[in-house]
Amino acid sequence: MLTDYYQVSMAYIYWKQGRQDEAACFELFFRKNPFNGEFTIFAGLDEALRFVANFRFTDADIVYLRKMLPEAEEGFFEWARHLDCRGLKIYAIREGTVVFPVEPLMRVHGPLAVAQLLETTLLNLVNYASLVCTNAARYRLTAGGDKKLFEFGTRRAQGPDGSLSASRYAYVGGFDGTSNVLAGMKLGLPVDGTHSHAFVQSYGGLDDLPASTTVNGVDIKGAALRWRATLGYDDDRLHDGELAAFVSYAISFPKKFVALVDTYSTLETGLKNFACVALALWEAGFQARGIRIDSGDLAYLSREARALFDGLAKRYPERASCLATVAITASNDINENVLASLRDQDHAIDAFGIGTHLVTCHAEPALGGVYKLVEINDRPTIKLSNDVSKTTIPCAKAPYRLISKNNLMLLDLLVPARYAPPEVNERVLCRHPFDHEKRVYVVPSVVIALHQLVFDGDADGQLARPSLEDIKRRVKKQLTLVREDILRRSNPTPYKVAVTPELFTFFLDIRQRNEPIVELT
Ligand SMILES: Nc1ncnc2c1ncn2[C@@H]1O[C@H](COP(=O)(O)OP(=O)(O)OP(=O)(O)O)[C@@H](O)[C@H]1O
Ligand SMILES: O=P(O)(O)OC[C@H]1O[C@H](OP(=O)(O)OP(=O)(O)O)[C@H](O)[C@@H]1O
Ligand SMILES: O=C(O)c1cccnc1
Ligand SMILES: [Mg+2]
Repeated sequence: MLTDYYQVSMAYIYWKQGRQDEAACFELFFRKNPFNGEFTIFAGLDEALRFVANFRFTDADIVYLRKMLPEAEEGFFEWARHLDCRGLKIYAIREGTVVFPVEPLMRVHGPLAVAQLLETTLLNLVNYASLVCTNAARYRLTAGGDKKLFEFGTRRAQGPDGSLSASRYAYVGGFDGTSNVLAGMKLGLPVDGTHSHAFVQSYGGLDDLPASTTVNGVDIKGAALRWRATLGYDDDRLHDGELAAFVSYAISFPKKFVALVDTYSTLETGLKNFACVALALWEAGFQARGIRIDSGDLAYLSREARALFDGLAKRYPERASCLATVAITASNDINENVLASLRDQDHAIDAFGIGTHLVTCHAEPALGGVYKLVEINDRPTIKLSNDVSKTTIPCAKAPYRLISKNNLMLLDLLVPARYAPPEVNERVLCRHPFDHEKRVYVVPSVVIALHQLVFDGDADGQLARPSLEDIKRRVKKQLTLVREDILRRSNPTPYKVAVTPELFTFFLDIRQRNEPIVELT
């Protein structure tokens, strides 16, 4: 029922005219890579196939459809009640693959009415998944492989479903974990986090601490205050409420003490209070995990933090070595540009917590994936457009990735699905789908068939279910296969998606046959 009304109207007309079982082929593709980039990661396939495998109208759905279509004959609802995805075959590119405009990510063959009814939901499941996965992959490429990336966006996501999808596909795209507890419970994602400013604000002073702050026989409050004196920190400038908050965290979670240090002043009080509590906790036998900085110049403050911790570790090699391994997390409105800028600066950040820009895909809020009819009863179909690049390419098509002898991805070639695939070491002419001038010969050393049969409604339904970890691994591997100039952030090189000469000629011919010649008077 998560669909557009027009799908149901069309299904009714097809049923009424006895056309519901005509053989249709739809293809799902997009026309432009997001984020001014030249690549996209295909995600959402597993969820899409699970939807197809379970597709049916319940009795309650039928009651509503009856109200919605009072003019429809009863037989339609009888038919709809027993509708499922038998007779459907879906070919698709593997989830987690790097993909490009125009190529069919999914090719759905089956009875016209049901294949049409799937459109909206399939697009809903693939578009945002691929968008946020691509966004996350771009953040990962920009941050570098050695930084930890955490998704912190639940509060900013587009509703509850949006937040779960964001956590899931950010993880697949290259994030290490999420703060989203539901994503941990439902999807098994690693969940982690620090604490908020409210936690620090809620402590007015040391009097707010419990009577005992002892861990492993060490009074953490007392030891932290002793460290304050030892290090010569001026009591007046260090915030006691903040110290109380840090002590409270440390005694409740001595194995994973983290502190948000910017509530009052990172340099004047936050870092110093943290150091005192971390040193006190070390006396009790526990290593503090880290700090989070959530405002100000993140590069500068992280450098200052590292310098302070390293300085203390040097000054007290016996008693302060724990500070040398404290992790520094940065957050606060971080996006791809901030990550890139930070990468070019001197900084000491180990981990990034990223919310709003990641989950809302602020830089490009939608992937324009579409689902188009390309064949009906073996007749190729076309949708014309004034913008020739928006014209759909007719025929059921299979994409092949042609690889050079140096193992480089040369281009993706779309071949009518009923034709033989290109052959290794055989020269093949590849044509730009819309531009007569652009042609290239390719002699591939490897030919990868990008499409696989992933759903067979007459056999086992969904044929394989990769785990999220499998898909995440594929994304990582795929990104090592794509040329750096295609992946780069500024002025990336477009990757070629071509068609065979037969398909090019056929496409031109069908365009001309369907397009009326304008008469000027
Ligand atoms: N060294 C840096 N280089 C580039 N961008 C940075 C650097 N440090 C912080 N930023 C980014 O600059 C922006 C600063 O935003 P803003 O001015 O709202 O924060 P703030 O004033 O420091 O903190 P607050 O949230 O307390 O207002 C954020 O997007 C942050 O990620
Ligand atoms: O900045 P984002 O990338 O969205 O990351 C998540 C943000 O959410 C939290 O604070 P929140 O924004 O709720 O409040 P604050 O910025 O006023 O601290 C956190 O402190 C981060 O700043
Ligand atoms: O755990 C955190 O630090 C966190 C989680 C969500 C949003 N901001 C911060
Ligand atoms: Mg914020």
